[in-house]
Amino acid sequence: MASLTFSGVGKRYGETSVLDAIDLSIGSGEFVAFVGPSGCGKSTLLRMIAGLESVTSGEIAIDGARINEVHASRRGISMVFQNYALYPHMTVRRNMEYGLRISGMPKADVAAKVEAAAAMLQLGPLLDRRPGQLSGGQRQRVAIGRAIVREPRVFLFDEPLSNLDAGLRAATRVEIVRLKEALPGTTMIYVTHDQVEAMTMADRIVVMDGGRIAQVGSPLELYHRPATRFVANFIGTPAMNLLPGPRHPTAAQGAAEIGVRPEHLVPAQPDAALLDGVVMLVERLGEVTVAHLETPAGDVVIVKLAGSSDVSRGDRLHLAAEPGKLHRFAADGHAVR
Ligand SMILES: Nc1ncnc2c1ncn2[C@@H]1O[C@H](COP(=O)(O)OP(=O)(O)OP(=O)(O)O)[C@@H](O)[C@H]1O
Repeated sequence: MASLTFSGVGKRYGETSVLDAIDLSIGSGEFVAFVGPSGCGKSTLLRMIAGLESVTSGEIAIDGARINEVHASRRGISMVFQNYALYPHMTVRRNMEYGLRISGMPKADVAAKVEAAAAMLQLGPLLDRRPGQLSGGQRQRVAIGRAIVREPRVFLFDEPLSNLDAGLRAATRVEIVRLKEALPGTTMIYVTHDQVEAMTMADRIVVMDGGRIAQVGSPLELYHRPATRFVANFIGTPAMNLLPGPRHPTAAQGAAEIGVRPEHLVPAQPDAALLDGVVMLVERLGEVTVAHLETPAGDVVIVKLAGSSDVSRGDRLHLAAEPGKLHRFAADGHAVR
């Protein structure tokens, strides 16, 4: 069990500031995802927790105790990397044992911990293989197993699924959620640029933008009440439609932009519609049909319709936002409530 606190944490490389004034508290046993576009600083923040990067300013604390100067090996943290970082010449068992053996743990204890982790991750039949004889998903499970056996206070994941294909990604996601349930006291921090991963796994999501925290909240808080246009656009797929306020003055009520998610647009009578547009493209995905419209003013709007919808290219649709589902943003990008 370990809580983490960031107080005014900053990171500079020479003249370049990559993280600025990060304030955040993560509770014991929480699963938190850091998400944001490439270069927003999420990996740097994770590496600072691990002790792989120094802290330029501010303080990081575990259970209230400052760790800025504590060596990486003494922080009680395990990290799982995108590229697995397994030793290619060692068997799976050896890879999992390695950290414990060099710490001087008795052989029988090491073997018991490896067996338990292997059982949790269904790695038993693979223990005598080498990493080169495993699929990408299996290698990542070994990397996770190696992290588990150390019984870390805090578990860090740096884009662990990004080298896997879509099917394996989904399966490994489920395993990580299972792992979280099997290790209820362990605090987990998961870095990803994929908001779907963050939404499906995390208790809370930290959305980062340009070295700062844009918003912290549960997946559904971020989805329903994005604090900024950036968060609104980042969370949800396809992304929220954002339209110039002055083109929709009744809905905008003076806001610079309005936003409505594709799933919250519904067919309406012309006089009750928020917008209308001509269908340019139809994607039939089975359970849902996604239509791309162009409005008379040239804005592109995406709408999710029923899978059985018979909409086709060239149709003109009149659409309204479901009650309470319209978002408004000021010129500085902040949500207007
Ligand atoms: N050693 C370094 N020296 C200088 N700049 C660096 C160094 N490491 C990272 N940066 C810069 O810091 C910024 C944040 O990098 P970071 O890797 O944390 O981003 P990220 O959000 O994890 O992105 P990605 O998803 O692409 O990994 C980037 O602009 C990057 O170029």
